Amino acid sequence: MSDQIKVQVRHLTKKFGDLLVLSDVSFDVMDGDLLCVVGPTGCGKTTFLNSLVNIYDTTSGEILLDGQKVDTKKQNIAYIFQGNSTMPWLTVEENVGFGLLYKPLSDAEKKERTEKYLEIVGLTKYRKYYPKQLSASMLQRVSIARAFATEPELLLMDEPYGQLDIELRFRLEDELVKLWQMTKTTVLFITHNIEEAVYLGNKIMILTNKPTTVKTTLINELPRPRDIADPQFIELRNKVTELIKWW
Ligand SMILES: Nc1ncnc2c1ncn2[C@@H]1O[C@H](COP(=O)(O)OP(=O)(O)OP(=O)(O)O)[C@@H](O)[C@H]1O
Repeated sequence: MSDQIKVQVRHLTKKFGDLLVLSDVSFDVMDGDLLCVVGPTGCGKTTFLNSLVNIYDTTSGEILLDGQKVDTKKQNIAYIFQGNSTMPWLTVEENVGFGLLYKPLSDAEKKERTEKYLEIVGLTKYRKYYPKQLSASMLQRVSIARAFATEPELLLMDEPYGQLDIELRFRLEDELVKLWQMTKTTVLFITHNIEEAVYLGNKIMILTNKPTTVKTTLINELPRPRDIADPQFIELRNKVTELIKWW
């Protein structure tokens, strides 16, 4: 983490017709943060990410990446969401290398990068497999390797492990922490799962119910690897749970 601001969200408001979803939301994401975002169901977490990458127009306000208006053609932003986003007609290694196809890298560099991330996520020996031959967790690993292989300035993750069983989720969470520590990528991770937010984040941002604003952001300095049974872990988890309650 550094003291440089990576993402600036300023007075962001998003309406769908008469429905006010995001209401004058402002916050900063610092370079190298692994910021977990939690909030009540339907408060606009996905809407926020979609606004960030210009899938949605904002009603008012702005989002800046490195001080510039977000331009996904110029800035390297990776987005991983729930479910399978692999390309079924490509092998595992072709999927992992896909984001590098049009990067100004030599073939040798592309190959080396692909190898590196295949190895980190433990898929080297499945490199020639096609997505239909893989389990759900392996598919998510392909997506993660593909995203990290592009060495993005910003990685957006929207409930990426929501459909996985608990053991696989734990393994992928550890992998994400490893990759984040290694690459120092700024990660914005959206989750419903409070335990996951406390396990992963160096910061946890809690959103209110609609119309949504930022309730608070907690700094999470629990040592890693984190232990979900540790009393301090449980204390922080309970604190986030209390803060998230809107009833
Ligand atoms: N394209 C759209 N058109 C109209 N309304 C939308 C659209 N996308 C989202 N909404 C509404 O905006 C609100 C926020 O939705 P969003 O999916 O961003 O919330 P979320 O916090 O990600 O939800 P969840 O907790 O279920 O993942 C919801 O009330 C949803 O119905």
